Parts: sequence; C-alpha cells; structure tokens
Amino acid sequence: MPANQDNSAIRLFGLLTDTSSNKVFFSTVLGALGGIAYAIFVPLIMMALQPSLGRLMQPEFDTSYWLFGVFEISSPNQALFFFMTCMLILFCRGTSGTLMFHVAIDATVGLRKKIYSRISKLPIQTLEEIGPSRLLTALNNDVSEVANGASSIPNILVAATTLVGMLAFLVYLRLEIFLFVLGVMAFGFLTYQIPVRIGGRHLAAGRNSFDGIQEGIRGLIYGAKELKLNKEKQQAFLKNELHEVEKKFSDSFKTGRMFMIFAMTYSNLISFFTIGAVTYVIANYYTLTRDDLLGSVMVLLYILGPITVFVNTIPNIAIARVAARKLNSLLKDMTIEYLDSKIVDNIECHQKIVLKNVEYTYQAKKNEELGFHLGPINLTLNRGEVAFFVGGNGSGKTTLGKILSLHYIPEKGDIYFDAAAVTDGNRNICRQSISAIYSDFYLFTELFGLSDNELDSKASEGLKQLGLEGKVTIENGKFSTTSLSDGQKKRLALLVAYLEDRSIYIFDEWAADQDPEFKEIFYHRILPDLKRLNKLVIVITHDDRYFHLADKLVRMENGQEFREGAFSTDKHAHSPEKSEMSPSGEEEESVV
Ligand SMILES: Nc1ncnc2c1ncn2[C@@H]1O[C@H](COP(=O)(O)OP(=O)(O)OP(=O)(O)O)[C@@H](O)[C@H]1O
Repeated sequence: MPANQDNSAIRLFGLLTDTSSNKVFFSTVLGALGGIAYAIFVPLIMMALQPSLGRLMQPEFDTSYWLFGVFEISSPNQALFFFMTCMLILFCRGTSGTLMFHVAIDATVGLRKKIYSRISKLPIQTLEEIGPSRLLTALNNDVSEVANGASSIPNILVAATTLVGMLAFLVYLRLEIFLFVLGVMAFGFLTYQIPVRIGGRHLAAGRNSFDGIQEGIRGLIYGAKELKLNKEKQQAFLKNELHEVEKKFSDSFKTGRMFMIFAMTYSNLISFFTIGAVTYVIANYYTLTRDDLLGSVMVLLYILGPITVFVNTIPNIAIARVAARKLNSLLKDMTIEYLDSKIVDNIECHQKIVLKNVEYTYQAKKNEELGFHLGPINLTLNRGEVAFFVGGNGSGKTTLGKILSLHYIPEKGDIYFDAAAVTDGNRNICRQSISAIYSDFYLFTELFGLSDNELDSKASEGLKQLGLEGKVTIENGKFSTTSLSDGQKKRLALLVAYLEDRSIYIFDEWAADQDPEFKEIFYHRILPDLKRLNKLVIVITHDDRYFHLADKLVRMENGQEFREGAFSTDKHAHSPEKSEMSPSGEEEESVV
C-alpha cells in the first residue's frame, strides 16, 4: 500500500469508493433505479383508482383480463406494468443491497488490514505509548462502525431519488402543494439538525469512555489473580475502573440515542403535520378538487417511507463519523517508521556493534515530574563476546538493550554495524541480525519465517536438550502447546531464538526464573556455546554469582554507563559437548 494512502484520513464515502468504486457505482445506480420505480407506484395506483388523473397515460376503460378463467384483472396493461415495476424493484434493491453489503465487508477487512500494516510499521516506543486498549477498540469497534455507517450512505441517495420522484409527481398534481411541502421539509430538515447534533455530541462522549472500558477489561482479565485474593481491591477496582466508566458510557449513549429517537419522531411528526395542514388548511385555501387532495395526501403518505429511511440512517452515520474521527486521530498518532525499501544492501554485523554518544529519553507522562534519560553511551561490543549489562532496577539496562536491538531509535548519537552507520534506510535489514528475548516476550505457537527441511528434527533435539521433551512436541514447525511454566516458556523462546540463528543475541534476565540447575546450564554451557559460534551475546542480569563469566561487564546507573570492564572467560568456560543441534550447519557445537 503506498505511503500516502497509508496516511490518508478515513472519509466515510471515500472508504467505499476506495474499496470498490465500480460496485459502489452499480449499487447506487441500481438503488436509484429501484427508487424511481418505487416512486412510480403511487401514480400507477392512483390512475387505476382515479382515471381522471391519467393525464400522461391513457386510462383503460372497460377492459379486463380473466386469469385462469377465475380472477378478473381490470386495467390489464397497467396491472402488468405494476407487476413489472415490482420485479424491477426486487431486482434493483436486492442487487444494490448485496453489492453494498459486499463493499462494506471488503471495506471493513481493508481497513483492518490497513491498521495491521500500520501497527507492524510502528516504532516500538509509539506502540507502547498508544497501548493495546486503543488499538483493540479501533479494530474491534470503530472499523465496523465506520464501514456500517458508510454503507448506509447509498441508502440515503436511494431514498432521495424516491423522494425527488414523489415530489415531481406532486408538482404534476398541484404546484402550490409542492411549494408548501418543500417549505415545510426545509424547515423540518433545519430544525431536525438540532437534536441530531446534540445527540451526536453525546454519542461521541460515549465512544470516548469506551477506551477506558477496554483498559478496565484488560485489568480485570490480566489482574484476575491479584483481584481474587483481595475482595476490597476487587470491589474498588470494579467500581472505579469499570462500573463508573460503564455508567458514563451508558449515560452518554442513552442521552445520545434519546436525541436521535426524538429527531426521528420529530421528522415523522413534521410529515404528519404536513398531511394535516394540506388536508385541513391548504385544501381550502387553494380550493383543491377532491381528486387533487386525495392524490396529494397519498403522495405525502408515501413520502414517509423514504423520509423514514433517511432519518433512520442518520444515527448510523453520526456514530460512524465519531468512529472515523477516533480512527483518524489514532492513525495520526501512529507515525510509521520510515524504512527506505529501496536500500537493499545486506548489512551484517561481522565484527562489532558500536554505540557513539547514544542518548534516549522517555518523556515524562502526565503525573510524572521527570522522564528518564539514558546516555550519552559509548560502547563497543564484539562478535564472539559475552557482555553482561548489570545495575540496579530502573538503571536503564533494558532500555539500552532495546536500543541495541534497534527497537528504540536513539534521539542522539549513532549506532554502527562494523563501519556502517545504522540509518532509516538500513535499520530494518540490520534488525534481521538480532534475536532478543525480553521479559515481555511473546511466544508464537509456530516457527514463522523458518523453512528448513530438518526444522522439526532440529527443534525436537533442542526440546530434548532444554528439558521440554514430553511437554512439547513439534510438527511441521508448530508447537503442540505453549501452555507451560514461565521458566519453560523462556526455554522454548530460547529454542526459537537459537533456531533463528542470528549474529546478535540479547537475553533480558532470561535466567531469572530458571531453576538453579538450568541457570548453571545457561551461564556455563549455553552462553559459551553461542560465543563459540561467534555470536555477540548480551545478557541483562542481576545474577552476580555469574558476573565473572562475562567478557565485558557494562554497569548501568541512572541511565549512565558506569563502567566497562573486561574479564577473561577461558578459565570458566565449560567444556562443550558435541551435539547435532546447529542452526547454520557450519558449526558442530550445540548451545545446549
Ligand atoms: N515504556 C516506558 N515508558 C516510560 N518510561 C519507561 C519505560 N520503560 C522504562 N521506563 C523508565 O526508564 C527507566 C529505566 O528502565 P529500564 O527498564 O531500562 O531499567 P532496567 O535497568 O532494565 O530495570 P530492571 O532491572 O528493573 O529491569 C525506569 O526508571 C523507567 O521508569
């Protein structure tokens, strides 16, 4: 999808025409044709009832047709025309509705795909700032509201066609009545806007509280264990975070809908008022004949149909406009990462990764006094080296890790892969050299992006060596389960990272929830194995028992690199055992 289309605002009707302009065109034309045919009904019936009105079509006197010799059909030509009109309406409206339904579904899917694509192009820090609640509400709620509202726009066009047809018939009957009706309709339309606008404002307020509800639901699900153990906490949470927001939502929506219903009733009332005024006042004023009066009242009654469609559709469009505004504001916040797809140089980190004067800041949030500033950091990390990032909680280790894994883009300074600076043009390619397991890692149930004939056997071997044999199996690159203990999940994540065979590995407190035996295996076997495979291994850790195993110790304190030390690991390195588990096939040694 081109970038400009990616960034374009969502406009209701544009959403449909962008999805399939042909279908929208045919749907509207067929709908309008159906509307015209619908408008022909009244004149047809009136001609049958009051032949004196038939100034355009010759009335059929004294002709009839016997159907099956049982049913007498009067005015057979007109009856046939009536029947054909019914069939035309059936065809036009059915086809038009089906086409528009298809376009609405395609538009919904297209909009969701657009948001998927935008999410995957978001810088991680923006994704973290926006948060899952806003994104989920947009995908689950706003997208369908927008498509739903947009797809009802053609209904308005169709109703308008019928309305124009009926009004034209009114002109044919009596110009004075037409002018009166037009005047009342204009007044009605203008005054109708007042409740619609007030209602729209309340609906928008209701939609705004919906983000809060999503956030509350997340707390309810993810915090279920904490809430179960504390009744007061659970009740206070339910009251403050869900019930109150739900009340705000329902109050706003009820008020919004009430104004919309009032607007609908008001529009019907205006129509009936018009019929009453024509019958009791205008008829006398213009001394209408009985035929003209009957004809006019019939048209006015019939006009109620398209007017009802019109006013019933307006709330949907009002809701859709609110949702579109929300989506547009979200898309505006979703500044996508600039990645120059033209640059295809395969940049690899052959020797080292260098940080020069790198700085990064988390901006202070609403209720915080200060944000967090990291750097300036100057650091060189080499392939075939195990570097430990150590330091107190909140000192900036993970932040530095995310800068090195190119998830966070530094605001100042440069990162080099060997001699090549990481830029917007090559950042994505550079990322392909890195595998990272952070504390909030996500375990996919399938080995996406890996296609090796021996993938299953390599993975099975890895599962065995990681103590997951009997717990998890793999078939066609799919794990049988990921319902495991936290430590086991991390082992599985390690296996995935290993199979990806990258040059740089970052483990953020990977060993924290491993048992002592596996901690030993991690520090004494896995890390040396990766080192032997000439990987650069960055380990964020608090395990001071193992600090001596690092080739390089990077101590962080309050966002600053405190000290850079070097240790020899030779005397500590564990003698590796032979294994077939090697992702590249170049090395014989296994990491586990
Ligand atoms: N997504 C974020 N938005 C804003 N501030 C953040 C964010 N993540 C971390 N911080 C702030 O940055 C600081 C450094 O966090 P970081 O996670 O890098 O520390 P750490 O050294 O890895 O800590 P720990 O050992 O507890 O994992 C913290 O004080 C925290 O308040």
